[in-house]
Formats: sequence, C-alpha cells, structure tokens
Amino acid sequence: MSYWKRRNIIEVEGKSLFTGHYHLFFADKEKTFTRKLGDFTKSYGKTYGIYQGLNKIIVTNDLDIISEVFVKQFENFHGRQVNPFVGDPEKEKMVHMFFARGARWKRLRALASPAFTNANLKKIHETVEDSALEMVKLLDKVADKEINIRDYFNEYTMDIICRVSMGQTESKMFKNPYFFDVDYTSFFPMMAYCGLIPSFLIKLSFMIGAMIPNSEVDIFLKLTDKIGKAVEARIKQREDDEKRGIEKGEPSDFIDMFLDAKVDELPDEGGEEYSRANVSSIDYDTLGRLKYLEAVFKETLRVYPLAASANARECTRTTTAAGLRIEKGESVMTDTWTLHHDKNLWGPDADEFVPERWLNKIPHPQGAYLPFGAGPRMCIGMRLAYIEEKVALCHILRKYDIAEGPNTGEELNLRGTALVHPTHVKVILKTRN
Ligand code: HEM
Repeated sequence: MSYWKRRNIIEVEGKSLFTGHYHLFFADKEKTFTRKLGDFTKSYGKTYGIYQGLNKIIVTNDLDIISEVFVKQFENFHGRQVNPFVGDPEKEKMVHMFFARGARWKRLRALASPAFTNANLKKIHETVEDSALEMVKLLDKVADKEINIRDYFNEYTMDIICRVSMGQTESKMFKNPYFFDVDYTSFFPMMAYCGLIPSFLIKLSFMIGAMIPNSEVDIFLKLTDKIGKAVEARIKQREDDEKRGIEKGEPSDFIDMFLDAKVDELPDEGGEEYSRANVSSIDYDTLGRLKYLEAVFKETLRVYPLAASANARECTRTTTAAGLRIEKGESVMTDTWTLHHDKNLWGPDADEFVPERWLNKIPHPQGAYLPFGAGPRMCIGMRLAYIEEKVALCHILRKYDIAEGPNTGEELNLRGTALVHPTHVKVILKTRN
C-alpha cells in the first residue's frame, strides 16, 4: 500500500517510481506547475497527497488547515522544503532568507525587516520614482507602437533591486550587468527529481554542470557570485556613505498592463485618478490614496498569483492541523490558483477581473487570498512591490492610454515553474491628448 493510502489521504493517480507525480506536471506544456494543481484539485478535492520524487506533499485548499499551518502552528512549520542545491537551511551562509529556517531564518528576517519600515520605504520611494521616470523616457521612444511591455518592467524591477540593495548608483535599464534573462524551466524540473536521487549524486551533477561553460548551473553560479559581490560592495558603500553622512535609499506590473488593455473601462477610471495626482512627482503619501490603482494590483494578483509555488511549508514536528495529522518531513502546499478563483469564496464573478470588488470591503474569507503568502514568513517585499507597481503605472498613465495592439491576444502565455511569468505582453502606449 502506498504511503498516502496508509495515511488515509487521497493520492493522485499516476505516480512514477522516479519522479513521483512530477512527470505529470512537466508533461503538460500548456500549464504551469501551479495551474496544473488545479486539475488535480478538481478531480481529488480540497486535500490530497502527491510525491515530488520521494518528497511527500499534501496539497490543500482547506482554509482551516491553511490557517493552522501558515499562521497558528508556525513553530511546527517554520521551514520551506529544500533540496540539496540549496544547502543546509539552518547553518550554511550561502542559504538566503527564502530557504533558511529555524534560528538562522529568524535572524535574517530580523535583520532585513527594518529595510521595509514606513520610514525606509519613503526613502526607497525616491529611487523607485527615479527608475520609473527613466523607464518612461525609454517608453517615450516607442510611444504609439506595439511593444512588449514585459521587457520594460523586467528592467525596471531589476533596476530598483540593484539600486536599492546592490550599490548601483544610477539607473541602468537595458544595460544592467546583473540582468540575466535566463529561462530556468529545465533547471527547476531537474530540482524536482532531487527527492529521489541520493544527494551526493545531485551534488556531483551540480559540480559537473558547473564545469560546463554556459550550462544552467554555470550561469546560476555566476549570477549568485555576482549578486554576492554586489551585496558586499553595497555594504561597503553604505559604510562609506555613513562615514560621509550620506543616506540614500515585481513582476506583476506587466500583467496589469495586459489587463488594462483588455478591460475597456479601466483606463478611464484609472486616468481620472491619475490626473488628480497629475504632478511630475507622485509622493509617498499620495500613493496611499490611490485606492483604485491598489484595487487593480490586488485583483491582478488574485487572478494571476505568480509566486504561488512559494506557498508551502515543511512540517518539522508531527502534529494535527484542523483534524488532519501531518507527519514530520511532509510538506503542505496550497493550490493558490484554485483558491483565488473559487466561486464559493469570491462569488459568481470569481473568474472575471473586477477591481471594484476591493473598493469597499475585504471581498474574501480570511486565508483565501495568498499572493504574498501568509503568517510570519509571508513576503517581506510586499509593500515595496505595491510601491513599484503604483509609481510605474501612475507615471505611465499620466502620459499614455494603454491600448490593444495587433498581437495582444486573448490569453497570456504563462510560463515558469517557481515563478510564473507571461512570455510577452504586447500593448500600445497611445499618447494622451
Ligand atoms: C508582486 C511581487 C511579489 C510577489 C507576488 C511575491 C510573492 C511572494 C510569496 C508568495 C512569498 C512566499 C510567502 C510565504 O511563504 O508565505 C514570498 C516570499 C518572499 N519574498 Fe516576495 N513577492 C513579491 C515581491 C517581492 C519583493 C519586491 C521582494 C524584495 C524586495 C520580495 C522578497 C521576498 C522574500 C525575501 C521572501 C521570503 C520571506 C521569508 O521566507 O521569510 N518579494 N514572496
């Protein structure tokens, strides 16, 4: 009898010896990992078991279990599932906050949190706005033509990260040395097999990959190395700045663009709001008043929860959560796409893009909206993401209407594993009269 059957948990059919259920995900080229989960939820219900190689994952959309796992029983679920590429999440220096756990995670989170206080975000806002204005200058050159706005937002968000955390002193969009537009789609599936292959073999294959120039492992390591050096340079620069008395301060933006182009009423409603903020600079406090824009951002991430695969925790001590026994070593993952489109939670228009649902009330039961996760490990950069998105859209919509082009298409072509992204978002920025 299989593990899940012994545990009295429904098991998805089609398990293979080598990949568990992961071959089912990667065989479906049309659906990203997190959307494929929706097919299983339809067939197997709210809670069921899958295998990632040998790793055991409980997928659930039961709000009580989610609340127990992500919030109330944090002490039993403080880690994410890791693989041998990541290293020891409790000890190794190279393991960053996302994968760290236990005391090491606590320390990293405590060190990073002050960067996202109101006072610091106010400072960061200056840099964000400068990058947004630089992006608009680049967009001016392609106004009234069909463009892939995704490329501009990729550069914009990378520009901000490099300026805010890596010591880059000015905007470098489209000439940023840290920008790697690498498609890791085969790298991540490879990780999926880690549950089965002994970890020394994985480490060996990693070492071999590192010796092959331009292999994905090689590119990944070079990127990690560059980022490490840049962060060290930034620390040094900050120390120098402080001595001299100087203190200076995602990816869903392009999806907003797509939806703006598809929803006729939106540009007008948005436009009115932006013209109220019709000044060359949009200050930090004004951002908080742009309620419709905020509703657009929230609704975009409801319809497209891009980082949904991060919504998972590994159980570090056997426990019971809302009546479900969860064993040490099992992981719990939410099927966030299904949760965000559930008509029982959001109403009959759950599949439609309706920003207005956010205007007057919270439109969902607690725990049903997870674009940034939940509990103590929820996304630390959420407020920065809001600022980036609002500032960029404000500046763009002050000058342009967003219109469909000949290649906008009906559906986004979503790709990716850990993070989902559209391959392109074609729109025309029409100069406003
Ligand atoms: C629209 C943009 C973004 C989305 C949708 C997003 C989504 C997420 C999600 C779903 C998680 C997992 C939360 C959980 O496990 O409960 C996460 C974690 C995280 N995010 Fe974001 N994120 C975004 C932007 C950012 C930005 C701008 C930063 C940094 C400046 C950032 C840094 C992090 C970090 C460090 C974690 C790990 C936190 C921890 O484990 O303690 N994110 N994010």
